[in-house]
Amino acid sequence: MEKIFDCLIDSYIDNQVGVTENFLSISLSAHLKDNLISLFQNKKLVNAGVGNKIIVNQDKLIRSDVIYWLDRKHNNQYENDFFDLMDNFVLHLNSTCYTGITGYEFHYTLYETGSFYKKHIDQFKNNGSRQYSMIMYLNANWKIEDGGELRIYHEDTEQDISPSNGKSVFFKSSALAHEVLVTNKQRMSITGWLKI
Ligand SMILES: O=C(O)CCC(=O)C(=O)O
Ligand SMILES: [Fe+2]
Repeated sequence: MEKIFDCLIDSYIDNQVGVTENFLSISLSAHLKDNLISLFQNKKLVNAGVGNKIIVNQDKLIRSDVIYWLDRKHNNQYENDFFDLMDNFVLHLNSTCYTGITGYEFHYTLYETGSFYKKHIDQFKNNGSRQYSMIMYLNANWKIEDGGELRIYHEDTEQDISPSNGKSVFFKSSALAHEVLVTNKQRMSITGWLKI
């Protein structure tokens, strides 16, 4: 596990965006995806807003995904396995990089066909607690023609990342603008932030 954590952190240090395959095991990813699909079928996912609770602007022209917050209180085995993994990652990150992360928040995200999230920065203007953004993808057999890439805007280049199964992406929430390109297929993930 530490090897995968180091791979993510090293690629973050080299390129401002950490990317690693197999952050989630095939079985954990499959269980989380099944859980997400059943929550979606039971109409538990809600429109994602833009901004935080003080400035909520549910603007479907900016983003059209639906979300559901993970919580240990759900007593769901796989959500808890995911939180155990994140606890280990945060311990490793804090001890190797002195990041001082004290908390996190994660939600399931589902983009239906035709959905997107326009260019934005994750850290709120009125609250700087989000330090690092992290996304884990739950899409087996994702193909180029399925679209839905995460596009990251570097100073002079754009980086497109396909949302393929088990992959994790990690970057500083205040630093990099990014967007989710229109997806041609249902696109599932867990998105979250490490906080101070
Ligand atoms: O799903 C992704 O690739 C990125 C999602 C995102 O940018 C966000 O939820 O803030
Ligand atoms: Fe984002």
